[in-house]
Amino acid sequence: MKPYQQIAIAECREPLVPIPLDIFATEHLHAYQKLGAPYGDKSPYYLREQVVARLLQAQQQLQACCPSWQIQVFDAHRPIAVQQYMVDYTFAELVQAKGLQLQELTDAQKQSIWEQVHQFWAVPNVNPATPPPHSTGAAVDVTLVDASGAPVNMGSPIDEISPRSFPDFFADQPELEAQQYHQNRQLLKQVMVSAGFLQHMNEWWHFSWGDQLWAWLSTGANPNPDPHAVAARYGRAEL
Ligand SMILES: C[C@@H](N)C(=O)N[C@H](C)C(=O)O
Ligand SMILES: [Zn+2]
Repeated sequence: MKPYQQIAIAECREPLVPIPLDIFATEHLHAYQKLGAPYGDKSPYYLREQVVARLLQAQQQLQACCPSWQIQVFDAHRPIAVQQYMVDYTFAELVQAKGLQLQELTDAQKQSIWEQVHQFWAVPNVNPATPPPHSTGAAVDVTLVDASGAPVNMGSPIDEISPRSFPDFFADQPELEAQQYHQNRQLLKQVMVSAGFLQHMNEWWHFSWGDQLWAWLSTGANPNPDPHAVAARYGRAEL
């Protein structure tokens, strides 16, 4: 169990609402739908009402300094079945990248690969007290596109299982390119934080407002938190 999962949830019953996709950028085809994730007839582009309002504020803040730039929404609400599919997909992808065979893995190899997966992906837990962040409609994966619609280079792709995904990975690297990636990540973080979002410790692209991780981070990310110090507003929500 992650420390943030000890935080209490005081569900406020705010609805999931569609993200206005005429205002934000998206990829042509949603990344996980492209991989065959089981969305059924549901859209990934839903978030809680106040979370959408805050995303709009973040984009206004962005456009105050960079006119016509947009926030690109990579992923938002994620059903548990999709979380399960992506966790299994990522495990299999890592096995393949290491040149291993799924059927021949030792227990130690399995454990090490699962640890890498769960450094980035939440467990697809069905317990209502410990929902995966994206199943609450409070978490969103985002990047930026410039005025021409081109993706802003953050130095590594979303979802890469690597230290390059850590938000400050490029901070201390002197090369000009690395400094540019860091500045781009800082701009994304700054506009999101200005609207109240908090960033995942390991992922430059993951932000949330109102879930357990957000509540835990906002009280100082204590390894043994008081579960009632600040409650999360949002538990698991289904479309
Ligand atoms: C890996 C990334 N797409 C992601 O969403 N990670 C968070 C922590 C999650 O799985 O909830
Ligand atoms: Zn995420």
